[in-house]
Amino acid sequence: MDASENASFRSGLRPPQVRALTAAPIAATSCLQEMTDSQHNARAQPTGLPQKRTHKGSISYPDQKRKTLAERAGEPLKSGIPSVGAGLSRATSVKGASIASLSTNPSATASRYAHTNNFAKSVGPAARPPVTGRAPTSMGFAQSTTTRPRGLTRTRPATAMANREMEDEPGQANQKKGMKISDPFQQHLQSLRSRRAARQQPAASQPRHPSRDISGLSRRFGNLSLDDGPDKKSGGGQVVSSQYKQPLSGLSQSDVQAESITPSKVSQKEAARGNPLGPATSQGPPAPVPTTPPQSKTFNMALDMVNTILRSHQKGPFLASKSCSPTKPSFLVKDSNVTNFTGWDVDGRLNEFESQFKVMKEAFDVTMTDRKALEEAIDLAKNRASDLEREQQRLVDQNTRLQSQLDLQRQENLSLQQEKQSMVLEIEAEQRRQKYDLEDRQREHKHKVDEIRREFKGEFDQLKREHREALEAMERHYRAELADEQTQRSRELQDLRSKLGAEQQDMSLDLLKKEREVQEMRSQAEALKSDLDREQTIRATLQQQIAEMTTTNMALEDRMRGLRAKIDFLESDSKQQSDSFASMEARLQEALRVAEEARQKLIKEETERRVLFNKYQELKGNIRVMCRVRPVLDSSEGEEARIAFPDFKTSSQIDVTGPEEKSSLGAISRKVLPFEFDRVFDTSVHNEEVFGEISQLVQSALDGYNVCIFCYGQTGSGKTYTMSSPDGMIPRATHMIYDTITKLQEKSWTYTMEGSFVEVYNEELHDLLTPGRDAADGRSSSKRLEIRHDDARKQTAVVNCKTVALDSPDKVEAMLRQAQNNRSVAATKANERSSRSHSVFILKLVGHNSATSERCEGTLNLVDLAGSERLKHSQAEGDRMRETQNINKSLACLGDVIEALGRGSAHVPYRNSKLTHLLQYSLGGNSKTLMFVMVSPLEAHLKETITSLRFATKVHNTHIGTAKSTKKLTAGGTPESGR
Ligand SMILES: Nc1ncnc2c1ncn2[C@@H]1O[C@H](COP(=O)(O)OP(=O)(O)OP(=O)(O)O)[C@@H](O)[C@H]1O
Repeated sequence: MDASENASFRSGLRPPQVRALTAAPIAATSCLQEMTDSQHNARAQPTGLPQKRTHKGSISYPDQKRKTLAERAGEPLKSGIPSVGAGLSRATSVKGASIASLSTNPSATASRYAHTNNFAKSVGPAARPPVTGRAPTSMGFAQSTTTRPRGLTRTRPATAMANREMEDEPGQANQKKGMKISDPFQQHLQSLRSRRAARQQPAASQPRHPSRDISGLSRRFGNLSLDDGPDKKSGGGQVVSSQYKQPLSGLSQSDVQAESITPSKVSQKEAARGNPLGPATSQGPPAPVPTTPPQSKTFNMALDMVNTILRSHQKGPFLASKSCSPTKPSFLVKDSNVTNFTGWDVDGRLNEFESQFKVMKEAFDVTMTDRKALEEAIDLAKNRASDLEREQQRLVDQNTRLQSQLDLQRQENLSLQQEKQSMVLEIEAEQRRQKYDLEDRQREHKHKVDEIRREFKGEFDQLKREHREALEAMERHYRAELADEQTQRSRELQDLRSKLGAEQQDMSLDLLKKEREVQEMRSQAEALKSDLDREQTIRATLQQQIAEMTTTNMALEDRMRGLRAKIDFLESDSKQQSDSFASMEARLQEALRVAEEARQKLIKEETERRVLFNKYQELKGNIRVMCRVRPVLDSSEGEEARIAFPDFKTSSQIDVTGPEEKSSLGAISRKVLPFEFDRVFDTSVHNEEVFGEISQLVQSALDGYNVCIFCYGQTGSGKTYTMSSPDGMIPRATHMIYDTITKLQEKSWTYTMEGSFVEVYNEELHDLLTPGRDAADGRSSSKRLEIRHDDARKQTAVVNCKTVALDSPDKVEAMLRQAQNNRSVAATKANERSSRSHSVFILKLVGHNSATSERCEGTLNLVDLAGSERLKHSQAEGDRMRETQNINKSLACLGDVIEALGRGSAHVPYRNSKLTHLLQYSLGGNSKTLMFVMVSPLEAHLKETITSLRFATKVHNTHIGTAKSTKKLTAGGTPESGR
């Protein structure tokens, strides 16, 4: 500590420069890390500048050992001035390498050193060249282009020694800790003045923080190069803008210098760097202003006083001229011989200094308060620094640990690579070995394959030769066998031919025999017919005799009455009357005996009639086919087909002219197709005549036979008309049955008659007599009908089907009406009202003869089959197509059943359709069957007509076995079967 510093402490004054460091903690806090880095860098790379320099007796720099911020923060604050110096140094080094770089700029530094050193050496302090703006006296301001223009530096009093030192050490003046300042009081005054001047400047519209000034200037200095051109000439290296030229009164030259740096350049560069602390025109938000202790009124007053004193000093002989004249100023030194020198008013000056001291003491108190705050901030920073150092230590440890791990991994990796290398070598060696091995094996294998191939080739040739020889041997053998076989076959063929010839002869003989038998049977039939005629004649004779006898009997009875009257008359005349009475009694008995004999004969003849009638039916055939052609109803129906009935005598033939056929030569012709049936009814025949032909079958039903009469033919051919019209077969049959039953009562026969009406629709049975049919499809909603067969009685029953007792003709008609209403009739394209189901009228007849105790049970089935149109022709779709398919299927099944019966097959496929299943006991066996094939007269239906006629022909050519009656004796009589 030099003498001036000691003096200031002796007087109790603390240098006011501490106040300029108000923002130092903030700068230090915000830049701790950078400072640490800077310290490391400083340690690692010491600058080329001398760290320790001793100047001419005034300032001695201790050895600089850089300390951490924590160390520095922990140091006791010995005095304000070194702290300020240290703070500035740190701030300068932290805030910018710019200052450091500026100070270490080789060219600038060298030039400046050269300039100052040379100047100091050659001229000395008294002979320094005039510097523009530099205080000409020892109270003037030190000026350095490398030191900061504002803050402490500009407040340092520019004594002659100080100025010399500053010029000698331009870059290190603010960086060295423990720098000695000769007049802290003057320095502080200067600081206050500069602040005030800064506040009064209109451009400084916003308060500027010292740290901000420092940082801003650091950046500015880092980016600016001093223009040593024209200004150097005029101002000795000072950059002075005309815009910023101001009188030097109240302003230090450093202020002027700082502000004289071209603002446009600064603002441009700072804008380019995005510096938020740029010029006042910056758009960014204002930087936070650190807390600055407010200046008291007394402080301001003291400042004003100091200014006044200074102004008065400027007027004095020690003040340099206001103008920047290069004229050398006058200095009062020991050997000077200055004239017109006026001595100082010491008392007045002392008083002034006392008052100034008081003011400064107050300012010092304020500054102490600030210091405390700063110390607290330093403590905080210290803690933070220690934390950071701990963190750094931890990171270093971690880094060391990771480094060791990395080394381990590297070693491991190295060992693995070595291992891999060795393995690769091994693998390569192994691969080579395998390759040689493989090549050996391939060679070996190739040899083997060649060998095997040679062996197999030899074997193959051998086998081929053997096989060829075997084939030749076999061929020879089979040829010989074939020749033998051919010889044998030709012999067998010869034998067969001879056998066949013999069989043909036998068969022709048999045929002749059969023909003879047929002839005999025909003659028998003729005989029987004659017998029948005879019997019928006898019967007529007998009936006539009976009638005569009845007449005789009546005459006898009349005579008896007369005789009895005579007896009564003659009783009186006793003897004569008695004789007359006896003879009359005898004659009466004789008449009664003759009458009984006649009745017995009549019954016997009825039985014989039935036998003969059945035989006659059998001779006619148990299945008979009749054809009926309906008339053309209207000319609108279309063209009439060419149908002829050539045999007028027998009415058993029909000739249909077929459709046009084109020969291979292109000639169109039409064939005439002849068909022969048991009876053919032409268009003129009525239902009455038709029924005359079938009445014998109805009689057979009464005689106890199962009879089936069905109508077959295409839609609209007249089936329903024939079967169910009001004068059709069903009403006529029932009427005939009633008539016959009534007549048979004379012959002791009583009959019960039951009727039911069912239909087969889509292969399902429906009851046509049950009301309550579904509106939707017209089908019965009643219970399902089931077919049950009684094999013993050869009868069929339909379970759940309604059966009506037909005890009067009215009931029959009502039943037919109901059935007709319920009959499923649907529209098709082939016929407007077409029956789409098979309807079956079932009439059960049970007779009992009280005289002979005979019982018979017969069934009459009258079937109206559905139309047999072809699918293609009907153009049916959907449900209609299904109906047609089912109809055609059931008709085909009917044909199959008839064919099987004709062949005498053991199995008859009754169950293939519902219809044949229902009619099982009415088709073949114990039954008589009549089929009406109905024919439409229209040309449009010709194909269907021919199809129907062919089917009917097939049925007609079928011979079904003998029918058997179910007549039995019920009361102890012997059953009569096979009659
Ligand atoms: N012999 C006939 N004499 C006069 N008219 C007849 C004769 N046969 C049929 N018809 C008439 O021809 C028309 C068709 O006859 P019908 O309804 O009986 O034919 P279908 O074969 O029963 O038809 P589907 O199979 O559609 O029931 C009816 O108008 C009927 O009156």
